[in-house]
Amino acid sequence: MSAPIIMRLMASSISTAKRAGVIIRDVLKKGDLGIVDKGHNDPQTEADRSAQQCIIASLTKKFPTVKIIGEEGCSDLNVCDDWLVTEQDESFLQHNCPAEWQDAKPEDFVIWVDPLDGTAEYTQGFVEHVTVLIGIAVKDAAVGGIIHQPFYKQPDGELGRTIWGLKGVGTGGFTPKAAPAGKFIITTTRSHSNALHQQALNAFPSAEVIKVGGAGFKVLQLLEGKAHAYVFATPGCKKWDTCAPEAVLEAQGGTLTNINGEHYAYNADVEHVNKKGVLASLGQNHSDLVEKIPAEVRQAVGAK
Ligand SMILES: Nc1ncnc2c1ncn2[C@@H]1O[C@H](COP(=O)(O)O)[C@@H](O)[C@H]1OP(=O)(O)O
Ligand SMILES: [Mg+2]
Ligand SMILES: [Mg+2]
Ligand SMILES: [Mg+2]
Repeated sequence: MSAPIIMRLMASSISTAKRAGVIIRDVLKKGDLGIVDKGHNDPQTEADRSAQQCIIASLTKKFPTVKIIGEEGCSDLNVCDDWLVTEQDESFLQHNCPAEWQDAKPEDFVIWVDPLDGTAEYTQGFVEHVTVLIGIAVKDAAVGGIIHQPFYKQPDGELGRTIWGLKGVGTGGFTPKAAPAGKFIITTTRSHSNALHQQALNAFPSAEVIKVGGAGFKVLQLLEGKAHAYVFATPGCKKWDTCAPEAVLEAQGGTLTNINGEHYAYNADVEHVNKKGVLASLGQNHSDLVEKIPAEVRQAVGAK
């Protein structure tokens, strides 16, 4: 008997994210990024388009009745065999399926795909900030996620690593580390700041602030003890930016919410923009962090 669908979705997404990572590296190697501006500070490249095609075509072929939403809109499902991933990560399938999702049906799922998170940084040469994000939601909740880092250098020189998390199972693909005691480090945007966002950061006057690209990479910084909290007090990132990072972070015991401490919903009908920003933490009292940001600042985020 085949494994429950959530386990097969996770195992297939792990293999597919790795293939998308190869596409992203290949586009950069060829050198012509094919940049299109989708809006202010919102570039799209050949790598975003091709990686999304690979992911959506591969997952649709295997799971034709599961709803899949990708950042780059509708994708041509007719892809070359080379982009059609038929494998699934067999080692992931060794885990037991959490009882809660054992009987979940294809129509209960939404897959949120960000084929390349950190596009601005990709075009500017900060390639270590780039991740491929595949998030698995069951009804409203972000439950499973893959964060693949195509340009991560393994100790043996191999490029790329794949981090996964599934609530009720845990995480894999990295070594969790607690952030240093005795100081407070915030990771935040380097390309989408504004005055209101700065006001939220000002609520933590003694914090060290690291500015990096991508929602996936910032959550990796929490997981690897490089920061205590991720603060983004402005609309701009979308459900495909936060679904996978939220699931991985929460499978590791952290929390990812809007700036008011409320979880976003990830069903197929939600508004794509995360209007009330992002606040994520690991090893902290999350509601204390919410309370530190003045209520008037929190109210103003996404108000207009
Ligand atoms: N104003 C915005 N317009 C478009 N995308 C945004 C915006 N703000 C954030 N994002 C998305 O959220 C990610 C995290 O934001 P930041 O790096 O600024 O913290 C970005 O890499 C980008 O995803 P993507 O690169 O996939 O388009
Ligand atoms: Mg984008
Ligand atoms: Mg993104
Ligand atoms: Mg993207």
